Amino acid sequence: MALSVNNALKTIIELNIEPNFEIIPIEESTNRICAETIYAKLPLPRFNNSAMDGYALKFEDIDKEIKVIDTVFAGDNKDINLEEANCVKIMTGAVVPQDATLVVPKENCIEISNEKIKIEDKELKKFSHIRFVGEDVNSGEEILSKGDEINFANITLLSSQGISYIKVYKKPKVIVFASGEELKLHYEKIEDHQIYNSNTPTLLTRCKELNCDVTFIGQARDSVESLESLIKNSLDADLIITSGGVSVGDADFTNEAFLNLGFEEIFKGIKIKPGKPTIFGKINNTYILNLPGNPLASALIFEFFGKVLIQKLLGSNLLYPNCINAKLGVDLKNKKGRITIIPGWFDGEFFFPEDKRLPGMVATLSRSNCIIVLDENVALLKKDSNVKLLPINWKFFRKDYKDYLTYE
Ligand SMILES: Nc1nc2c(c(=O)[nH]1)N[C@H]1C(S)=C(S)[C@@H](COP(=O)(O)OP(=O)(O)OC[C@H]3O[C@@H](n4cnc5c(N)ncnc54)[C@H](O)[C@@H]3O)O[C@H]1N2
Ligand code: MOO
Repeated sequence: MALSVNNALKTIIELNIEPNFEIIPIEESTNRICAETIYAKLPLPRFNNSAMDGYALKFEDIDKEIKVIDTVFAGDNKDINLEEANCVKIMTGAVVPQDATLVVPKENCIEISNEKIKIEDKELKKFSHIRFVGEDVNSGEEILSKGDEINFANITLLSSQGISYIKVYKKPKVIVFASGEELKLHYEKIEDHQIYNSNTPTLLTRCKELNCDVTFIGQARDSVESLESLIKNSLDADLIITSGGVSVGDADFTNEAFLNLGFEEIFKGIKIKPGKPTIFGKINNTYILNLPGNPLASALIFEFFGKVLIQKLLGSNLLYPNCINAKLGVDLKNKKGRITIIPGWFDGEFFFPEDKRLPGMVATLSRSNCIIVLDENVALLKKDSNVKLLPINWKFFRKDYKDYLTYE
């Protein structure tokens, strides 16, 4: 029976998957999923240090003539005691002497002689320009959680802790194939009655972009035997994604071939438009997502459900689709009855639904940067209505200049 959209999502999110892990250098860990919770071994800053080039002194000496007794550079390891009206010349990043309670920037001091200074800026407060131990990160603080996706900023943090290697989940192994007598690959010669297989290259690319290990193992013919042979060859994968052959046509054998090889159905059909005939299940530890053949339907189902499944297989703790509030750029009509995925373009303020969005269309997503998911009761949304955007693949740049400053 076809599942509701929420139940299909919930079913995927609640799958019991614990991916294998490996240990890799931190520099190679970007976009990978952390497989352990990591705590700071060291406080940051590691020691009280100066935020400016200047002089470190006791706050109560600010009105006095102060004697410069030493110079401290970043990396120096000096044990300095400050007597009354003493200071040290100090560089940015250098250890602040234990009893100094203020750093005065060089430009706020008058050098009376080589050894004597006076402070010009009397507005300074106690502890100004001192960076205190642990104010950035406390020792013992959690810096990465199991399931976090590692990015460049996490690598900043890991390297600042002297961590060289990290335990990450192995990339899921994904195998993609399509079925259909009419299909040829883009490097093959086609006859007038044939078409190029655009779904497989799409899904291969998308899974790669989402950090899976992807393998293409060919293309099935519209026969149970041909499909079975490809399936048998794929059962070491974490996920098989197929497209086509899931409907009720006389040449739709995908489901039959999987069933012959022990397919356990998790759900068959989702109450959504497009992509209703989607089937999801597993054989042993290999999950199987049978997407419909219609190119836009297959791509949109992958964007909405497949991506969550990939997050799950990656070991990520981010599993729920997030969305951005925006306004609709034009009136949008919809046929009520089923939750509907509408692809379109978000220009930074307004969402413009794609006019040409029939399930069999190929070009639509090349003009889209996000989708909206309409409730089944929506028949008309007026221009300027609120919409919730689900980004497809965002690097948020544009072709022409737009003022990006925030004003009061
Ligand atoms: N009588 C019914 N017919 C159909 C129903 C239905 O409920 N009753 N559902 C329709 C819906 S909805 C969809 S979606 C499709 C799903 O069909 P299949 O998954 O069986 O896909 P195919 O029949 O193999 O192909 C559909 C369409 O897509 C083209 N295609 C297939 N694979 C690729 C590919 N790899 N690259 C590019 N294009 C591909 C194929 O040529 C067909 O045009 O069924 C409806 N019918
Ligand atoms: O819903 Mo089908 O998935 O129309 O293309």
